Amino acid sequence: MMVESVMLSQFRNYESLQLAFHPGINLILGENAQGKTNLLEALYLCAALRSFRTRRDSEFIRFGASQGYLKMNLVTTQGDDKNHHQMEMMFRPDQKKRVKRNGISQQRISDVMGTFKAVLFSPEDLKIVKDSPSERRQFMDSEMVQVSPRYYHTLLQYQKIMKQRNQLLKNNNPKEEEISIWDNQLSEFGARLMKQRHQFLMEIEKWAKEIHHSLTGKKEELAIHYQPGLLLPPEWPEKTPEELTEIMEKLLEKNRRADLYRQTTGKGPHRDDLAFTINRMDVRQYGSQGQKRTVVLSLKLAVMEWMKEMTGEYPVLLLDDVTSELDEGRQRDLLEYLKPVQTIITATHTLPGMEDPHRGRLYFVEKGMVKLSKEV
Ligand SMILES: Nc1ncnc2c1ncn2[C@@H]1O[C@H](COP(=O)(O)OP(=O)(O)OP(=O)(O)O)[C@@H](O)[C@H]1O
Repeated sequence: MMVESVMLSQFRNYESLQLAFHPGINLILGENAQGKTNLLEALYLCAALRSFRTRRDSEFIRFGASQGYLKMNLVTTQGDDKNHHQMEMMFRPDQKKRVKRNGISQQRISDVMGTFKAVLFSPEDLKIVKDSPSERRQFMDSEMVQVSPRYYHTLLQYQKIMKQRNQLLKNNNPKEEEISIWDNQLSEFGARLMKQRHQFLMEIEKWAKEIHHSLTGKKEELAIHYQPGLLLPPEWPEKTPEELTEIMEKLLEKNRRADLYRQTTGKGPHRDDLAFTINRMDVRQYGSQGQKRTVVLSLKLAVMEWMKEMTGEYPVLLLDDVTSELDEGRQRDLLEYLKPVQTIITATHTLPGMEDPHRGRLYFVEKGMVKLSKEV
């Protein structure tokens, strides 16, 4: 997968920008607050259909402008076939963003999801290890929805049903039969969600272990532990979705009194969490800043490998201001590792190895204007 070009008009601090990308490393250099992250945000929007910084689409519109616009041309490769696609987004104040794919307006996000696939690693991602379980669920969801429309559908259904169940719990004296109808549906989608998350984590753990091992000079053994948001028997991963549905339904019934009291659904995959261990030590609790950062980098690179396995091609990698945290040796190793992947990196300083003219291209950003350096 490759981004060929992007065009921005009245997007964040860009009045107008037209930029072509190199298939290798694209290093975007600039001082603070010049527009480096804004550019990555535009690219990421085309993959996740939402920003990693805000939920309000109106923030994308340049101050003082009446609307914002972005267009991306990308190419996907399947065997010997290359396919060109175009994504467009229009932003107006107080309106939902309008999305077009290949010139055709798209009503449903699920129809465009997955056209462009990208993995982003930004300093904010440290939250995955440091902050609350919702960050870790968000990590699973945002990576999985890009590749699996089935997962996206399951997640939306689960959230919808839970909202309705919670609504009912808030009523005065809701009928038991009514609650059990929602329990049945919630369990069906909850079981699917847990199965799919478990599968995803097993697959990325395989890659993350290997990557983390090599990033730490073979000193650290990383493991990922899925912690479902309800108490399941240890052998639950071997259960069929139907058996798991039954188990979850029984647990919901057992918790009904507490749910009625709290007027909300207390247990289920909406409470899932993940634990990361290094040599059996819980990184969330005891890991150093550097260890946490390396865990997230290993996770993100693992997701990239997982997407390659699932779809047959690498996603585009977006690295926002994270290379300066690595020493020169690690920066070199990382660029070497990323050879087959189109990568767009923002940084304040150049990276070692970028002297190689086949490696990529250097750009300079200043006040929302991008100057292209000679091919480096
Ligand atoms: N809607 C908007 N209209 C105009 N300017 C905006 C808008 N949103 C953000 N900005 C401006 O964009 C700039 C920040 O750009 P960005 O976050 O891309 O910085 P950066 O180059 O990544 O800097 P750093 O290295 O500090 O992370 C700020 O000056 C901010 O005021």
